[in-house]
Amino acid sequence: MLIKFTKMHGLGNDFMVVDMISQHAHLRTEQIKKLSDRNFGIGFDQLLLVEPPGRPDVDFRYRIFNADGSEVEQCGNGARCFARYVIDNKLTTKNRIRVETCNGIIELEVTPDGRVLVDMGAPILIPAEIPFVADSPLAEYELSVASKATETQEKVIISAISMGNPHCVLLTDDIKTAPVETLGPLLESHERFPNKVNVGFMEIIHRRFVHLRVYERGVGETMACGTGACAAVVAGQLRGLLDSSVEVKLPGGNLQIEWLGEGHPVMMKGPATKVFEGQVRV
Ligand SMILES: N[C@@H](CCC[C@H](N)C(=O)O)C(=O)O
Repeated sequence: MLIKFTKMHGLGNDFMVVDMISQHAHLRTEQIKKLSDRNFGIGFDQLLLVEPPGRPDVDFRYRIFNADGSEVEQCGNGARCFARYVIDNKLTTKNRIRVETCNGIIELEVTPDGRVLVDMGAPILIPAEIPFVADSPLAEYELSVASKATETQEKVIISAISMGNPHCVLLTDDIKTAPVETLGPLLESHERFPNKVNVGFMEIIHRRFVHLRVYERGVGETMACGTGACAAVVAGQLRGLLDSSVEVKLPGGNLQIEWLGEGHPVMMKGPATKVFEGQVRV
């Protein structure tokens, strides 16, 4: 069958967005992998499905699949594109929408400057809920990472946070030379993260400005990761290194993140861009 889609991106983190309200299709893992292929398919980091709400207090249901076909709980850049998509395609007349993901509700608002403000909910710091294997919540944990290739053991200091999806954040002195391609995959599949994890490398420039690169679970390094930016700011604040409002510079551009501390939601503001529309046979 032929399905209509829109290609979008949030700071270069790119998406295939499909309206599953007016169309019906079941995409299998292998089909999603094929569509995500940058040579043989459309090419994207995540597939976003716009579905009718499953409960009365929300406007839509939002489903997210990584390029490897795995379904995931949350996607920050995708959430901003989701808001732009449903408003631009007149699927809602509201400027402020509530969206149900597979493990929570987020609130999205298009601001007068065209950017999208997302209430990402409160970060989860309890290890079992991240999920991460540890006895109690701490700002930092030491992990032992084994490299099979070099037969060495390395100790790294990380923060572990869930923004609906699991994140691990490391500090680096130089973002350009951070070991994203080597340490990223080792940590992504580390045994203490039973559901795998997204791995962020953060260089703190000052208390209100950081650089960040993220090795995403199920994708690899992306141009930007919204939930990764939220997790990095939470990690920096828990370690006493950042203020409540921080600009995060990712390879694809900048996000504004605000967190007022434990129990408060993380607010993320940034752009959402449409690239083109198309149809594909699945
Ligand atoms: N790009 C995203 C995160 C997408 C999901 C992630 N790869 C995971 O597996 O949890 C973002 O902008 O947050």
